[in-house]
Amino acid sequence: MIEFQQVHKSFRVGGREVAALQPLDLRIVEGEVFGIIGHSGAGKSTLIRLINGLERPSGGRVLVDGEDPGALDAAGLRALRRRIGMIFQHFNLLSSRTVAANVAFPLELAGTPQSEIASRVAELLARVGLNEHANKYPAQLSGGQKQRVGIARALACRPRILLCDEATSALDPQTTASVLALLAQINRELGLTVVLITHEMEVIRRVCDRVAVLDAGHLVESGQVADVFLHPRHATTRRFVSEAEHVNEGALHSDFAAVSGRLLRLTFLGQHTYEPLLGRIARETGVDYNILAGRIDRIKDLPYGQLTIALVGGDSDAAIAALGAAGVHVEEIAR
Ligand SMILES: Nc1ncnc2c1ncn2[C@@H]1O[C@H](COP(=O)(O)OP(=O)(O)OP(=O)(O)O)[C@@H](O)[C@H]1O
Repeated sequence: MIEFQQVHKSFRVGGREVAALQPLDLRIVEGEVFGIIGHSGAGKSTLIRLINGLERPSGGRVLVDGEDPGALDAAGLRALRRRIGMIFQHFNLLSSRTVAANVAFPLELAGTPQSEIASRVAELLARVGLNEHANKYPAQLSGGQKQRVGIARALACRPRILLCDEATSALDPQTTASVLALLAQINRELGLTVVLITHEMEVIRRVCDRVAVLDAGHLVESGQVADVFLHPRHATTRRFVSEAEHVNEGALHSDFAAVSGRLLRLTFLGQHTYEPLLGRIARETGVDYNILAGRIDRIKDLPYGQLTIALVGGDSDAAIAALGAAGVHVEEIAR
């Protein structure tokens, strides 16, 4: 468990204090994938650097499995960091070492006997799908392969926590998807806690269980990804969701101005996503419906659908009540 208790952080720049993080409380539970999303300068890197003791809070307390990284001596901090793996946007591999030697590096630093290192490295490379590349150098690898080496290296000392600092920001969408799938698999199979920071809601949607939204050092929203993604409350969160869905809310609303009927946004979750509800309810209540926008996708493993429809004629109140009774979240859109 990782806990932030009223943690804040300021830096002294040119004789004045710059606040990177305002006082915040946060609890990351063992075994979950927790995402932190924010624009550049929001405080994301500062927040994860507080977890492995690379930064100390200006106030409040960080607890990692009950230990305060800021209060540990050098030996305590080294032991804590062995339990925390980290991967980076630009991979941070050693260019003069082969793939296998990069993965072996933290094991050598930790004093692992030479006889154990080769088999552990082979096991790690198999896990990330890179056995055949063991003797290559980083320059001979694609971005996705380099990040897989970074992941293998981060897992070498069997950490319980994996920190991911914009781990897919330098990768194309397809490679991003495969690296995120690997992180999800590692989380499932090894049960370790994954904390990732990103500026892309798409990354959060694909792998995270819970999310916190940072805006200029303030924690403005947090919760289950399905709740935050489907019902964002803060303006910054809404912008991140619109970007992920490639939707221009303003343009959509002006398009809808000419549409007659009651405008509704319906959110289907889980099994409801694939049920033929709309047709049945239209028949039962005599309404007609006009589909204006829609998307069916997944939030991690949970299917969801979101439709914007106009209801015309019939008993629209009864139709809305029936949708609600069937477990659909109904929001009437103001125009
Ligand atoms: N070592 C430092 N010295 C001075 N100011 C710092 C330091 N580290 C961070 N800051 C400032 O703190 C704020 C938050 O920075 P941080 O790097 O945590 O944001 P971020 O969300 O990770 O941004 P990015 O996505 O661009 O990396 C910024 O205003 C930044 O300039």
